[in-house]
Amino acid sequence: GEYKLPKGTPVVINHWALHHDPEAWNDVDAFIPERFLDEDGKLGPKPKSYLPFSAGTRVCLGEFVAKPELHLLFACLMQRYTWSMEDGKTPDLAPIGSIFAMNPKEQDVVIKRRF
Ligand code: HEM
Repeated sequence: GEYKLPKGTPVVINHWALHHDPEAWNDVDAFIPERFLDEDGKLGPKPKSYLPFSAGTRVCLGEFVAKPELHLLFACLMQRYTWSMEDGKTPDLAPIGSIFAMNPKEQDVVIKRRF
């Protein structure tokens, strides 16, 4: 490749940069889940600039636990409750950074039981 690193150099993937690359993503901060679908509405090929579980020898070992868990959890939460912001507010997606992970700011969400 283009870069020469001394043996033993720790290398980490900057996942935030990868997932915010304006050359790879349109309107990157907008919530557009359809961006992952193909013309037939089916799950499209994995975008190149998308590695939420990393890659290579240190790839996440929990990907196949986490994905079905999240699928079930979100399905249950969406089935039982409606989720919205207080009147006139939009979610603030600007992250609070830290060395390891980024979190959303605390904000009020209105959660109502569907039944
Ligand atoms: C949405 C949930 C999760 C995400 C987005 C995620 C993401 C990641 C990422 C990006 C890494 C690589 C970190 C690095 O750069 O070194 C990683 C590593 C790892 N993850 Fe996850 N993870 C998730 C859930 C889980 C779960 C549920 C487990 C265990 C059941 C798990 C086990 C691991 C382990 C053991 C590693 C270290 C692999 C290694 O360094 O050899 N993860 N994860």
